[in-house]
Amino acid sequence: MSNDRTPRRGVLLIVASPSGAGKTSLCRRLMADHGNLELSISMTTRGIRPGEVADRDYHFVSPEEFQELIDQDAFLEWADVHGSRYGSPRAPIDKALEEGRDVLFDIDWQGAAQIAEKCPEDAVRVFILPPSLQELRRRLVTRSQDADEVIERRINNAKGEIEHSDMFDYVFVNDDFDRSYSELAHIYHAERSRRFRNVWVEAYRDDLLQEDV
Ligand SMILES: Nc1ncnc2c1ncn2[C@@H]1O[C@H](COP(=O)(O)OP(=O)(O)OP(=O)(O)O)[C@@H](O)[C@H]1O
Ligand SMILES: Nc1nc2c(ncn2[C@@H]2O[C@H](COP(=O)(O)O)[C@@H](O)[C@H]2O)c(=O)[nH]1
Repeated sequence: MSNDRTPRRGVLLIVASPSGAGKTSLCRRLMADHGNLELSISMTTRGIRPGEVADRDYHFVSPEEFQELIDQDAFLEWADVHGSRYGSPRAPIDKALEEGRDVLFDIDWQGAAQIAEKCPEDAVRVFILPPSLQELRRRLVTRSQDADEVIERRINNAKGEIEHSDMFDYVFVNDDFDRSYSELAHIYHAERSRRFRNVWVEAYRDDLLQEDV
């Protein structure tokens, strides 16, 4: 019996939330625990934060460069978020899928909607809610990476983003981090196991049925 678990259709796992609810922290841990999962590194026009590393956390580009990439149709999705532009470059996503890997997106609800429209079978949308808006503010302040006016802008946008949580496949509250991580990992594992993604199963099943006992 072959051990080959290819071909398979990759999962496009999209994690969205209001700024500060904890999606980047959850995504980092999911990446650390799963070798077959590739993080889509977004392009953005926003400035780099202390502690961020260019081309690891984001590809930082000018508004002009971003517009050129839009014109070249280089994004699977892109959106204006909190006054800057963000987009998911198409080429690395296509490459990961061709190689049988899954792709993780840490993006906003607009990007989630665009990917779900373009790839309805492959997209899995997860929305993370904060325990409260007060706690959201506390997390943004404690993170200490944004100016006060940036934090206020993100808090003010939070309700508008939460309103879009009803278009997501899965929604949960990130209160206890370990429990939330377990929830996200379970969603990913279940989606990865869906029969239609595991194209190899058909041949495997035929081999099993032909096996002499
Ligand atoms: N369950 C949790 N309990 C307490 N603090 C948390 C929890 N999850 C994340 N945090 C903290 O909250 C802050 C914001 O988390 P994170 O940067 O992951 O949010 P985010 O949703 O990715 O925000 P953004 O959209 O701005 O990138 C971080 O300092 C993180 O350590
Ligand atoms: N539609 C997209 N949204 C994105 C992308 N990359 C990040 N984001 C979202 O923007 C906000 C702000 O992020 P921050 O790093 O400046 O705090 C957050 O909701 C991200 O998820 C993208 O490629 N497309």
